[in-house]
Amino acid sequence: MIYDTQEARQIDEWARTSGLPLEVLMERAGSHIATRIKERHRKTERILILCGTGNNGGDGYVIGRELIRDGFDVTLHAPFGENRSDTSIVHVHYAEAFGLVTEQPCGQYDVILDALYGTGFDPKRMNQVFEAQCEFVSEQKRQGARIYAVDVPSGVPTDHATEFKETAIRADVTFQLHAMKRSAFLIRTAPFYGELETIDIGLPTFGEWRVSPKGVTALFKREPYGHKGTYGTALLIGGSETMPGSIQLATRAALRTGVGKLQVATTALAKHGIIAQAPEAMVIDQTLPAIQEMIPSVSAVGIGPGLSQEAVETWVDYLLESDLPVVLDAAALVKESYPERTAPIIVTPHIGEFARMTNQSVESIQDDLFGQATDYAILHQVTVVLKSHVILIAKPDGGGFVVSGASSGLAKGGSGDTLFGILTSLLAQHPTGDIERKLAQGAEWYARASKQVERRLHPSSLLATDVIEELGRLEL
Ligand SMILES: NC(=O)C1=CN([C@@H]2O[C@H](COP(=O)(O)OP(=O)(O)OC[C@H]3O[C@@H](n4cnc5c(N)ncnc54)[C@H](O)[C@@H]3O)[C@@H](O)[C@H]2O)[C@@H](O)CC1
Ligand SMILES: [K+]
Repeated sequence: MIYDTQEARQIDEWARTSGLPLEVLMERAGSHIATRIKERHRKTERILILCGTGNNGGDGYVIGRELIRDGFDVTLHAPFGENRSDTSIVHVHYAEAFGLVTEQPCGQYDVILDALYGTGFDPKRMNQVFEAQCEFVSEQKRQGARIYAVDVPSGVPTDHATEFKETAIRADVTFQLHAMKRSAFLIRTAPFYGELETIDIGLPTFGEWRVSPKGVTALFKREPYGHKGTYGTALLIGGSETMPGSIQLATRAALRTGVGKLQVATTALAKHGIIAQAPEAMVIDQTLPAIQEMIPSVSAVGIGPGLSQEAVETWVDYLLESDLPVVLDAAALVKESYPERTAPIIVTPHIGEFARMTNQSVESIQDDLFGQATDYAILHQVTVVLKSHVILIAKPDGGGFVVSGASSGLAKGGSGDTLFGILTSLLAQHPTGDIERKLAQGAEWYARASKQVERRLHPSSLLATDVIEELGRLEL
């Protein structure tokens, strides 16, 4: 699960109205985190807990109480004063009964727990006391302190990085409560989280965004009595005389993803490459009549990689008149609006293309990946596969999946063509149902295959072709 601030508030409210007081959730959060600290630190180490005035600070008091009760050397500092949220006040009093009092920090610490701000942080408000705390923690870190953040590294906004000024605690580990936060996936904020560990505080599944489904195994299922018609027919349209490579990559990726039959509409030069490198595929002319003739016998169509066709928008319009799932990539990302239809439309832009499609800067997209992908998907009623350092699959009715953990070696030409081939192939096999889940599984397959290649090839040398060949070798 991945939360935004509003969802974090909603789940708190749901728990409260369903009968579980917030104080209990705070108790669970704090005591689970205290256990993780006890497991990895000795009683002789000096621990500093920095507590804010909200509920994040309240978690800090529970952690402090649990540690001091077990004989750990704890200093608790409350740099913003003693104003407390109603929920945390209970725990502040209870912790005081164990002898936990607020003190000024003194000297070097081995461990610092950051419980200054959580999901309630407002990046618009200037705060010099907090800036001083960030400097203090970063100096302690330089001198060897290990930094743990509670829920969110303080100063990091939860939902988007649009107002983020990079004044924040840089944690080694963040104990995220119940669910991940959107900012844990954004380029400017993710580094502040360090390693991520999730703390189960007993809440139900909630929220619109999910980390990608791990069920890649489901994609490997083959029917014992199946034939090539069982696994759909995909039509890929792409390639040009000057860019024949991308459609070849897409073709090989589609074949390695299990499609029953593959038709490729491409130009003369690319045809030669495909016949040589992927003889399993069938090639047709890259003309509208040839494509029109093929449409009735395919189950999904993808268009765009390496395409250099003046008539591309007419072709896209024609494809969108069909009742097939249509994947629009690269040169085919030309539409400003899309027709109403029942079959899904999937757009697969990288960040630069998405910036162009939305008339925004790359930075503003990177700072608000989830919001931007969601807005486009809902406004245009399409599925957005947004390719960045993570891959977002945004549904037309809101929410979606995030795929992370791919090799840094994928930041090269050819990666997008590969993913396009994988996704179109999967859609041809599963043209209806929960297509976003299938797309997420496909992207997860691709990401995991790339990571597996890293075992024998440095990311700098990793090529899209290596990932394609690895698809069938994925260790499940
Ligand atoms: N369901 C959950 O996930 C649970 C969340 N809990 C904790 O509750 C936290 C959220 O608590 P809150 O909503 O009280 O929010 P926070 O504790 O994040 O902070 C809110 C306080 O900080 C102040 N503040 C925010 N931005 C500021 C700025 N820039 N300058 C100065 N002051 C600023 C606010 O006025 C308020 O007093 C979570 O992050 C988590 O640690 C847990 O206690 C229990 C369960
Ligand atoms: K925090």
